[in-house]
Amino acid sequence: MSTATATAPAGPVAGSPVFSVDGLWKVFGPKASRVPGDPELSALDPAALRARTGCTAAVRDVSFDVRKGEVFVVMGLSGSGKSTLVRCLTRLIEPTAGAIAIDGEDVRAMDGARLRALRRHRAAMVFQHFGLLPHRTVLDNVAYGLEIQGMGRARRRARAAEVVAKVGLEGMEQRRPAQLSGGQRQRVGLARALAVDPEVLLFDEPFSALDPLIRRDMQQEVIRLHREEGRTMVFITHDLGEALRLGDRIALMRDGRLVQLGTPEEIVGSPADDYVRDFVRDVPREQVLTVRTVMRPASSVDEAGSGPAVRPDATVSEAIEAVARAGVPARVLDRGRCVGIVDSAALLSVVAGTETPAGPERPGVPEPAAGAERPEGVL
Ligand SMILES: Nc1ncnc2c1ncn2[C@@H]1O[C@H](COP(=O)(O)OP(=O)(O)OP(=O)(O)O)[C@@H](O)[C@H]1O
Repeated sequence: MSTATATAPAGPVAGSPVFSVDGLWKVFGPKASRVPGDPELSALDPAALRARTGCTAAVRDVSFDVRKGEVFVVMGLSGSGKSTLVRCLTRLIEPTAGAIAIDGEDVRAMDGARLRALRRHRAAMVFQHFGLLPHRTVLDNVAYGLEIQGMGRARRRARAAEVVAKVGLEGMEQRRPAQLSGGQRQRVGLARALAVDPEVLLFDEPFSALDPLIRRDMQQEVIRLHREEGRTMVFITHDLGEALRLGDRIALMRDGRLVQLGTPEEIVGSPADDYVRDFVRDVPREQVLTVRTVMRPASSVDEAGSGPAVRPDATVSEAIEAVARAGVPARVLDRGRCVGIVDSAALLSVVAGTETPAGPERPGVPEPAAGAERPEGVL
């Protein structure tokens, strides 16, 4: 589950933004630029806007940050604007209005050379169809981006060999794309993007053409690479399961708008509206929600000092296992301190979908419980 990714980031310090997007619009069609600034036009729903102006607002007034070291998933149904949004980040599609910055630098002000450098070195895109060069070997395909960068042959082949091994294609260096399975081709595409060592990897539904088992395999690969390197990733998918597995945070799009941005737990535990609620209806909640959602303050010093221990970010299903085995409520320990208690009734309420979130805030925001300030040994 993605919570594991969220809690064990390697590499760069999570938190500061890589991309900052503010009030972004992309409108396709005649005189598109008049739409964002016109309150009347920008308020129209997609069908009405199309009828009135012939324009499609693929991205509508979207703002968010992609933080360093996170897997940021853009999810939504077909046509919701995911690809357009992510292509706007490096201006593969020109935005109509709004601001985009990478590490504080204004992307919309970049000239051609700066933009090419952005796409080659800083934010590499991995597409669904990788566009591998059919007459080149695996090694030379992977080295391609380095070649464009002007790196010498020996160095780029050495670097490519390293990355080929990293994605599990050792021994296949001399094959051509036609001699590989679909999953192996995806790995070559991934290796090619990784070879240039970009700050951010942008994935546009890279696994949607793969059969489910290979797709799982590739998702594991992405999680592994992310854990090992802590590289920032923006990942488009229309598959909720994939979003929940991979995402530290998920941006859910509908008709060009960002309807909710949150951790998998926030999206599943506190859907922003009926649309999101519907979207997540069939998710096994106990595998996504953590014990923070349902813990309560310890009722006594005794209770805070006994029972099995679980982490605040343990899933409800992990806690169910611990509570079932011990036969008593579990203590939620955060760095050795008891921050709450979860009992079987609370855990089962998550499975039943009837839980009341802990604390006055929404779930996912830990509320210190009774005994929170006491070190474990002092309880
Ligand atoms: N070049 C274009 N000209 C006109 N409309 C476009 C263009 N590109 C995309 N659109 C429209 O913009 C909207 C968003 O498209 P986009 O491809 O970003 O959606 P998506 O969520 O990535 O969909 P999918 O999952 O099917 O790839 C759609 O209504 C699409 O028809």
